[in-house]
Amino acid sequence: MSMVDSRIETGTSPVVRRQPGEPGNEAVLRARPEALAFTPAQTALIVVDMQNAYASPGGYLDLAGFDVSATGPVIANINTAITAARAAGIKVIFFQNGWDNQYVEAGGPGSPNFHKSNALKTMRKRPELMGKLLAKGDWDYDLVDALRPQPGDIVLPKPRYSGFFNTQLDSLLRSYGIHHLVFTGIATNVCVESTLRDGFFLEYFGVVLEDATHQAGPPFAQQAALFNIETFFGWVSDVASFCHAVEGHRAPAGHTA
Ligand SMILES: NC(=O)N/C=C\C(=O)O
Repeated sequence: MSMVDSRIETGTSPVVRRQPGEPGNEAVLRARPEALAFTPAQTALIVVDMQNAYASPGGYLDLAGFDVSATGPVIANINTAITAARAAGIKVIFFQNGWDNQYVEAGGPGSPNFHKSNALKTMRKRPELMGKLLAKGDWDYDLVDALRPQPGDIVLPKPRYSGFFNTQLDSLLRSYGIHHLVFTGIATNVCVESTLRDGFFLEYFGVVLEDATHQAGPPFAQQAALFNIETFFGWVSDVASFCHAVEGHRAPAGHTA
């Protein structure tokens, strides 16, 4: 069945399905521009880079001049989504962005990352920060205290903005039969959007929970990223709708998502 055939109309609200849903197994998420049907066991909740670097005062983004003052509610909303996902048997995958503390993994001048990374630029301006920003083993690299991986969750390091690049993400998702990705994290317009876009090219269905994300930059960066996702690459929803959609779906007994 083609995607066009599987986009069925339910009253005025279309629902996008990858394939015909199995009764009782399917969750339907209210989203823009259409509702999206998914099977919890074939879905992952992706938590992008919820590290002190991106979400805490004194972390990399803050030191580089980006506003992180509104990240508290985002952390709380991500926790709510994680709790609902685990209960429904949805695999939770945390990313941590960064490199070794010598920055070998960041690439040298032959890499655009060397020239564009605001963390590397900030450290070149302030050499006393060398070895601290986004460096494995340092506080800046750590996940924020409020978001703790549990047994059964996956934690993946990533060296570039996209979570699909030089990581195990694609092979892990395929090994678990996962093809729907629910995105949370920071920053909407950089690593969230990059990962969702690469997922689109690899045939993953990506939906972002807008109130569980935050941009790096002015508010228009959030709006532009959400516009791009909603219009070209995926779907946009929110945490309450996600919790509502998976409510009543329970992980099989003894199953660690
Ligand atoms: N996690 C991200 O979206 N990162 C954005 C910028 C950076 O890592 O420099």
